[in-house]
Amino acid sequence: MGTILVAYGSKEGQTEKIAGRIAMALAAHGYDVRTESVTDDAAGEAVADADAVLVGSSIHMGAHSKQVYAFVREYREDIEARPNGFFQVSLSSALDDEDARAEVATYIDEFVEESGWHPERMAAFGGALRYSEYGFLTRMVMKRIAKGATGDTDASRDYEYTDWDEVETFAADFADFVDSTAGTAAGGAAV
Ligand SMILES: Cc1cc2nc3c(=O)[nH]c(=O)nc-3n(C[C@H](O)[C@H](O)[C@H](O)COP(=O)(O)O)c2cc1C
Repeated sequence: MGTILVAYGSKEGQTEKIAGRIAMALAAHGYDVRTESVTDDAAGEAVADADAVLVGSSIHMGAHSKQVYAFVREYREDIEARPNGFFQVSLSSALDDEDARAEVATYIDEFVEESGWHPERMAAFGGALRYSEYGFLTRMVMKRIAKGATGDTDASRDYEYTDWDEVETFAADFADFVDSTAGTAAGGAAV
């Protein structure tokens, strides 16, 4: 059926975990899937061989991964020539209030504006608080942020906010989208 590349930028591992779950769902739809960190040269090399591309990035300090920006800038034309999509992972997406929703929308708008890439499919997922991965200072900062956000300030454990059903649904929709472009220009065949 074709190959889909899932390229991700992840600092503490949640975006990588989500990329893995998306890959499993796409594989269940019959696709060959390559999952690569954007920091690995293999991600760039895999774009040309892929029939479709998904890119994922987590948010830190109000911004997407610099490595994801670098990847998208370098391979934008190749990504745009294929069915493509983007997913974003943040704490804000785990919160059910208007300010957080506005923040999530702002992150996406900034990404589109700064990268110049208008992904054909997009999703925003709740991430995780991985206190076990943080150094002393980051743990302090995140405890303070968590106090006003999820309330999960017990740093002796980690917290995961990802809605895995949402992730599965996004992957299934993306697979359907790629199916629907097969044999069209967007799907890579000549017109
Ligand atoms: C230092 C730090 C800064 C963060 N800043 C933000 C932020 O500005 N907005 C937000 O919604 N989430 C923020 N988060 C939450 C992350 O997006 C969340 O932990 C996510 O799961 C990280 O994904 P990763 O494990 O793939 O790097 C921050 C997390 C850390 C550790």
